[in-house]
Amino acid sequence: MSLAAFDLVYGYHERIIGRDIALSLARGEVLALLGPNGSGKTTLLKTLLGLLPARGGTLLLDDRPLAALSPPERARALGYVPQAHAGTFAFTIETVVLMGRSAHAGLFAAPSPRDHAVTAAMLERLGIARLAQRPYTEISGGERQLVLIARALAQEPAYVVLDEPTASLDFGNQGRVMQEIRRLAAEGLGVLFTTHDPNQALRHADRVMMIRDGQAIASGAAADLLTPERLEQLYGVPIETVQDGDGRIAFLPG
Ligand SMILES: Nc1ncnc2c1ncn2[C@@H]1O[C@H](COP(=O)(O)OP(=O)(O)OP(=O)(O)O)[C@@H](O)[C@H]1O
Repeated sequence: MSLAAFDLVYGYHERIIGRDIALSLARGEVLALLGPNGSGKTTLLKTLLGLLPARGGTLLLDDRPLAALSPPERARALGYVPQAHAGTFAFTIETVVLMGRSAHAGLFAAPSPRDHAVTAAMLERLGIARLAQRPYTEISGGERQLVLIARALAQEPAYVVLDEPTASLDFGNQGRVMQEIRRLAAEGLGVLFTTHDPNQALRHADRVMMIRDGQAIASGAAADLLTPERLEQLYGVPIETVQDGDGRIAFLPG
């Protein structure tokens, strides 16, 4: 059971962004996607989710061609946490998270008691139950990020794809979200996330793919792949390594 891509070519209408991508995300595993700004991470995520059509190659979801799945089937299998956006409509946080349930009930069906129960559980899980009745347009960027994660989880997907999930979070919430990512994998979900912090990938991902100019330049086990040399090659700056008394390492740029 996996989300898999072979020889994937992806991009926008008028422009190819990346090619020759081979990727496989198993259920129960965490894969981190690292790469400089503009290297094609978000575009790749959208293609893996079926939001942008692949320009070539093969995409399989649990051995079925992704393109053959209906939108509701895809929505039930794949949760997406986009980069937090401001939002236009003043829906309550509870309603936004409840929208994640439409993958199960249909957009216009009245929510069931179970839909409400799952929504309440996800608000609790992300530590945002106190925001339930607040409008989405009147919360902070970090709070919006947590709401979007709760919405994706309310979908109860088999895989969840998160685009820079900790970008606007404070230190505490960064830790909370990364713990949540590990917990989801332990519960059997396949988790794919992008990050600009190699330390997050080192600590919380099983495997890492490094992407530069739309090309996968390396992929493998996080502990093997994340070396200062590889990170220097990826980001084009010197990387320093620091180590604690227990031998755990962390990277510093510049
Ligand atoms: N809608 C679009 N149409 C055409 N090109 C786009 C569009 N959106 C992004 N691009 C271009 O595609 C390339 C890859 O962008 P993408 O957002 O996938 O990169 P990224 O690795 O996620 O970047 P970042 O780390 O800065 O978020 C960039 O050159 C970008 O300018």
